[in-house]
Amino acid sequence: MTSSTLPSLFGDEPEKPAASEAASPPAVPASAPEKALKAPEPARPHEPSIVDAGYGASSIEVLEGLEPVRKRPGMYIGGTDEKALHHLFAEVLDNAMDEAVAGHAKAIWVELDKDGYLSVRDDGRGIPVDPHPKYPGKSALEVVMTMLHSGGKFSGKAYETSGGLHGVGISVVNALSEKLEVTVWRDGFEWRQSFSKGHKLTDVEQVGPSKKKGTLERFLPDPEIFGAEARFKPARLYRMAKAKAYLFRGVQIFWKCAAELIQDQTPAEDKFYFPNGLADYLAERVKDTETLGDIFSGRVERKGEAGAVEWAVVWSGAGFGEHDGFCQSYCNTIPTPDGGTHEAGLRAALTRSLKGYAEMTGDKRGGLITAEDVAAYAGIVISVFIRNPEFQGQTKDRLSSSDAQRLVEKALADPFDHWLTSAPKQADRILQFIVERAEERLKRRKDKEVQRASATRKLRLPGKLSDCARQDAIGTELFIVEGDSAGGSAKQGRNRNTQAILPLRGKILNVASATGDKARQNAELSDLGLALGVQPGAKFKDTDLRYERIIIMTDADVDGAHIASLLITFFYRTMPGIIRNGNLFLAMPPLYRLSHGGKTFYARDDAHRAELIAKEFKGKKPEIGRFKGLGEMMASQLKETTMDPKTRTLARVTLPHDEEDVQDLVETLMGRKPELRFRYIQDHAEFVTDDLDV
Ligand SMILES: Nc1ncnc2c1ncn2[C@@H]1O[C@H](COP(=O)(O)OP(=O)(O)OP(=O)(O)O)[C@@H](O)[C@H]1O
Ligand SMILES: [Mg+2]
Ligand SMILES: [Mg+2]
Repeated sequence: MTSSTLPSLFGDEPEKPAASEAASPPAVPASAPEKALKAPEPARPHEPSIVDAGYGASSIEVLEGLEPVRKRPGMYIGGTDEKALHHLFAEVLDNAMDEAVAGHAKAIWVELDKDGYLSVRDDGRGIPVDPHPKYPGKSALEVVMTMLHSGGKFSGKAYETSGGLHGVGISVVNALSEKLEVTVWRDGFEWRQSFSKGHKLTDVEQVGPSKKKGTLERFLPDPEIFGAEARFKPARLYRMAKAKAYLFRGVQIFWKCAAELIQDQTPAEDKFYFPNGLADYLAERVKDTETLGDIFSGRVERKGEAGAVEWAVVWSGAGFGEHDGFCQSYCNTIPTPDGGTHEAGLRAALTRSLKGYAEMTGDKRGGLITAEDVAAYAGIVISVFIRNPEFQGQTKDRLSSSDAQRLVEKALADPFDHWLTSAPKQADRILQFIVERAEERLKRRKDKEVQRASATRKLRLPGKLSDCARQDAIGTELFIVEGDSAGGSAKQGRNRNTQAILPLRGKILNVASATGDKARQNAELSDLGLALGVQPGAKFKDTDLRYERIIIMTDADVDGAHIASLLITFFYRTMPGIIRNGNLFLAMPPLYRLSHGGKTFYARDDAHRAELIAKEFKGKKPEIGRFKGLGEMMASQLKETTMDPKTRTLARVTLPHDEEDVQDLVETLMGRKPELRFRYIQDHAEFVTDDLDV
């Protein structure tokens, strides 16, 4: 049983399911009993549920024979849509192919009749018709057609490498067909048996003597399952049949279709025979592509044991249409769209040989090449035939047999070495191209690393950034703190989740005081920009900003004001967008601590102190302490007075509307008189008491 309907040999997408069946979940087969599929009416509260009452041993059903297939077709063919419908063809065709790959069939005939019946015939051994030893009164043919998990591919005796695995394929097709007739030519006779919806209509009958051999299945999919409008699509069947022929060069597939069913370019009759197998396919596929050399193709059979590998590989500097590269892989003619061990083996072999070739020709850069570089611009088709393939999961989409990797790697090694050395010009061109891809990849990785490092830049910043945990800018704050000791208190007093701390050394800032250009040149200050995530000048983008607020937190004294003004100037000169957008703030640490009789208040400045004494202490004489700097405050004090959004005061830095006033501002800030700057900040700060976020 294979679940992948569409061989991707032609690189086309599965057709869209017909509108009537496109609905998901898949349409409920009309034959399924209503009660099993409808949700029970919700029971009213406190009333015993009818459903519960009826749920006993007798509710547990065991589906027998082919019933489960008709009841849950999705489990066997992936749905009831057009893809699932065509999967019926894949099952029957796979069985015929298995017979061909086993060396017993040379030809397969596919025919779609105008009444919608699809026939697949092969000239293989014919399904055995003699009585089955385990099921008296039943022929092997009947067993195979009506019982799940019956087949000749479990032991590897009748078939060495088969696409069939589970012994369900043909029985599923039978279950889902309104009518199915099998004809077997075998042992000098023609035999026939017919079925409907999985039930036999007749016993196996001997029709008459015949010298032919092989099997013919002629069936009509059941409209009860697939819908009254469901029809096989000639173009799709044609593609599937053709794709199979490429995969096994020992088979001829004859195609025939009732002309009245064809609405496109699909021929009514055709013959598929590709003596060069995959090489033919790849040549057809890349006929309009400029390639870097010839197709490297071959076929190797494992000596002594069952197993074979066939491949075709070509490189193109410009890629293949939509894709830079592609890889189509098959195991026992079953497509494996998710790749697996056979693909890995092929990539490993190609890579090793290319590296070896580079070494031999003295190109040291060969060491850079990885399998990804080799495959990135390659068109690859690979097909393996192995015994007992293991697939990952139910779907046969990915091959996991480690055996396949070894087989492929070994098979390709010598042929590829030879191919490279026998046409050195071509080999050099391919190697050169792949080496360039490797160098590009390394460069991209380096760029990325630099980007990542500059995003945090913990160690290279002036001082040390303690970032906040939240990745998103929204609700986050960066405190730019004067000095390491203040930085320490701030780190303890912060909310780790949303508040980041960047201590700066005053000395660095002084360097910036001369001119804006110098500031920009100052490597450490531009590091600050990198910590913020933004770039200075024209490249500034406010969406890059890593924090919602940037808060300058300096001592509440003249020096602190100086540093703050330098920083404001720096931002104004290099990234004014931060100020314009209102992202820049000044923290307002207190200058005084006033306490009396268990009450404590903090005052920003002298005026504030006087105000508090009058208002809060009503003429009493509170104890007054003066903070010499932020670093002197205990972390909890710093948090309460300056950092905690619930209790702090922030001043937003704004720009005057007038351009001239802006010049004044800059002059004031940059001027030689520190008092002026301090005053300016005091005057122009827009106080924000916020308990917005966090
Ligand atoms: N065209 C054929 N010629 C000879 N034997 C066949 C043919 N088709 C089916 N059989 C026999 O019938 C068995 C059952 O086929 P079926 O498709 O149900 O299962 P399978 O091919 O073994 O596994 P899978 O479920 O993976 O397809 C096969 O194993 C094979 O022995
Ligand atoms: Mg099968
Ligand atoms: Mg079966």
